[in-house]
This record gives sequence, C-alpha cells and structure tokens, in this order.
Amino acid sequence: MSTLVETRRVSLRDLRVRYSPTEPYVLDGVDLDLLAGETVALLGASGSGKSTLMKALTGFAPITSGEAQMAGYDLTRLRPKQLREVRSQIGQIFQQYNLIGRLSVLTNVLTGTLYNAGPVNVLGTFSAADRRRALELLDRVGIVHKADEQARTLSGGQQQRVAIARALMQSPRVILADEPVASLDPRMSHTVLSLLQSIAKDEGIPVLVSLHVLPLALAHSDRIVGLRHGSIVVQGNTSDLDADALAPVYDVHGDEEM
Ligand SMILES: Nc1ncnc2c1ncn2[C@@H]1O[C@H](COP(=O)(O)OP(=O)(O)OP(=O)(O)O)[C@@H](O)[C@H]1O
Repeated sequence: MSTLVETRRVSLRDLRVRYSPTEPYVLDGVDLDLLAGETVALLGASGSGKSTLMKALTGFAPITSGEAQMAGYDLTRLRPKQLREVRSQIGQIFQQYNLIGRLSVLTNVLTGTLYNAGPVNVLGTFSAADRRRALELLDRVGIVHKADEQARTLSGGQQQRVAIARALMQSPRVILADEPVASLDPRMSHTVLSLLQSIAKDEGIPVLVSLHVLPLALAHSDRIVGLRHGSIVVQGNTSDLDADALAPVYDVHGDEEM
C-alpha cells in the first residue's frame, strides 16, 4: 500500500470484461480515473455496462484484460483474502437500500463495521465507540431522530440515508453508488445526491454514482462519464457538458434500450 492519495483513487486502463468467452465484451477498453474528493456520474442506456463496471471494481465481474487499480490494490491479481480487504474498503450504495428491515436504524448502521469484524462483532455486540460513531453518522445524514426505529418503517429516502451512514461506518476509501435514487422522488433524489457529493469532498474520497436522469447528473457531479455499448463515448467536467454534448450516450441505433 502506498500513499494516502493512491489509496483513495481508482484507475482503469483498457479494461475489458466479459462474462463468458463465447459472449461479446460487456466493457470494452475502458479508461477511467476516479480521484479523491470528486463525484463522477456514470451515464448510459440500459445494458451499456454501468452495473458491470461497478461489479468489476468489487470483484464480482471477471476482468478479462487491462489494468485496474482500486484503493491501492491491483484488481487483476487479487488473492481471496485481498478481495475481502478491498471490499471492506468500498462503500456500496444500492437502488433498494439493502437494509435489514426488522432491525433498528442504529443497528443497520453498525452492521457497516462487520466487514472488518472480529468474532465479537459478528455476534452482534458493538463497542460504545462504534455506537457513538454510528449516531454521529446518522446525525450527519439528517436522520438521528430515527435511530431506534425499525428500518422498514422509514421512507425510501430515509432508508437510503441510513444506507449511506452504514457505508460511511466502513470508513470507505471509495464509494460506489449503483442507481441510488432510481426509487426516489425528485426532491429526495436531489437530497441524496447532494449528500453523496458533499461526502466525497469532506471525506476526500471518490464517489462513482450511476444515474439514468441527465439533469440529476448535471446538478450533482464534478465529472460525467458516458458509457455506450461498454465503451466510454463522452467524458468531461460537468460544468463543460450539457444535454447536447451527452447525446451520443443515448443515441440509440444498436441493441440497447433507452
Ligand atoms: N452475470 C451476467 N452474466 C452474463 N451477462 C451479464 C451479466 N450481468 C450483466 N450481463 C450483460 O451485460 C450487459 C450490461 O449489463 P449491465 O447490467 O452492466 O448494464 P447497465 O448499464 O447497468 O444496465 P441497467 O441500466 O439496465 O441497469 C447486458 O447485456 C447484460 O445482459
């Protein structure tokens, strides 16, 4: 492991991924850097490879060739133990929040520590320091007043904020958010995305967020990357891009659906 900056960045060069040798490449020659403190929006039509890119970064999709550095690890040569280490350092946010509904909000946040847990934590006993930190994080995402409620009683936007607090509990070096607002109304989408962008800055870590709604990407990212058929067709600072510049991402003449 080298410098702090290198452990808080992602670097992909000519990345190729396919799920089977008889299938076409799902990611085909992706070059991408995610830098500490920046929020990068990943756009692309359905089937363009956004989730596969996230999965390749967490070792759930097979990297066929190319270079992939994540949080100081070479993803192309990971041993199983290192794979667990890498995953423990990636905060993942999903469309469906993935909370345990019958457990309290506070306990859900505390489960973020289980990635690095010893046997005591696996049994469900959390330290006073962890509980304090979990409450601080719930305060940070604006939902500490719900700490003792069952997670399933919360609205979608509230649950997603709990999921973000849970991810922060890991002290992640990178956050990957795969369509985190696809189930939320527009107002809550803005709240959650602006929270993620401020976390990237405050924690000094990269946040990669896949989105389907162009105005949300333009409003809540520092950089936008557009995937089409597994290749990056647009990439630039958000302030330099508009809907016209991003049209190639959605210009459907192939087999992708909008
Ligand atoms: N486990 C898998 N095995 C084989 N093919 C897969 C697998 N997962 C995804 N694919 C294929 O890879 C391609 C890209 O899928 P992916 O889910 O990465 O797209 P996406 O851009 O995230 O789409 P969406 O916006 O609909 O979630 C699709 O053709 C899909 O069928």
